[in-house]
Amino acid sequence: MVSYKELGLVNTREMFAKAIKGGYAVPAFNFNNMEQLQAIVKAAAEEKSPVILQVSKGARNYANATLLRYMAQGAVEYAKELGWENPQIVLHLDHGDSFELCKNCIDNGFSSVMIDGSHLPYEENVALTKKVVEYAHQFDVTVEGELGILAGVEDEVSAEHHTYTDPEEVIDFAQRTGCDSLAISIGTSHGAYKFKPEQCTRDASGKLVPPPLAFDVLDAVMEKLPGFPIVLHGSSSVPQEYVDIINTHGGKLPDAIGIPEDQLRKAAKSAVCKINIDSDSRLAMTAAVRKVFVEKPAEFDPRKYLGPARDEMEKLYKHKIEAVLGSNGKA
Ligand SMILES: O=C(CO)COP(=O)(O)O
Ligand SMILES: O=C[C@H](O)COP(=O)(O)O
Ligand SMILES: [Zn+2]
Ligand SMILES: [Zn+2]
Repeated sequence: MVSYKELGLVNTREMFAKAIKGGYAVPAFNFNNMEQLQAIVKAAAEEKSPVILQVSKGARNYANATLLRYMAQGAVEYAKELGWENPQIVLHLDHGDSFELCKNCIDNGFSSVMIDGSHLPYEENVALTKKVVEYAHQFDVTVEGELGILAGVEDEVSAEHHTYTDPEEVIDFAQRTGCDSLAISIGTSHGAYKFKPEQCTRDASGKLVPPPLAFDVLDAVMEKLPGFPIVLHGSSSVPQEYVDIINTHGGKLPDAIGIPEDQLRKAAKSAVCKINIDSDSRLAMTAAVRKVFVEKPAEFDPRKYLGPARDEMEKLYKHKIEAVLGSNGKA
């Protein structure tokens, strides 16, 4: 058993309470490798932003769980070296799908876990989430639950099909499970293809404009659970600059489209206090690497393409912190 407290990490409790009061959201950035982690920590340290390092089951399989834990511990030390005296860093399991996986993370230094029972029948979601909460809270680890189904990855039917969170369920779910935060479905989705072009309109310049998020659902949830921390998954904006660089340097991402940043900024000012971003970092990294490969075909030192990729991600994370989340200067 390794407690996150020994690793210098924090849980989300105080972080979210401050974010709701302050009208900003904490960034939850996924990482799978050293360059992503370095870029996240550098951006957070220089912006003095609280940050959630998010690890998926896929990331654990890719990078090795033990190595990831030491990397997160290293991240705290690195943040201090960068002059961040009291780093506010959470190590969080993204989309935990079983009690055993959540327990394994809690036993190995995670300060926060998500148990995603959103695809289960309601009563099973309640029972599974409650079981994880009961275990986690013994160790002061915070738990994110989920109600409602995001289109795409979480939805086996079709990419357009969302099941928005039912505001009538949230009080019962929060009370019976004891979860510390709740991920809801209001129109975001995972990946780089969040809408089909036919679901969008076009602005004067011909740019695709996706339909707005269901702020009425968010408002109804906030009315039922005043001051309760709400989480948004699937919140990449799919910057068109990156898509263009990728597509003009040998890539193929037709009609990639994300959530407009002004929609997320609006959400961040409400009870939404954690915003999950993964795809945008993947796009930044891919754009930078493709550019080096096309412009410098003789280059074969990975540092010469992963270095620019890391710089691009750092720029992206800082932009998110300042212009979307508003979490700069809050840690
Ligand atoms: O929700 C996410 C991770 O849990 C990431 O969402 P994106 O695919 O929009 O970056
Ligand atoms: O929600 C999904 C995250 O973007 C993680 O994705 P992954 O399962 O491919 O690591
Ligand atoms: Zn989910
Ligand atoms: Zn997610």
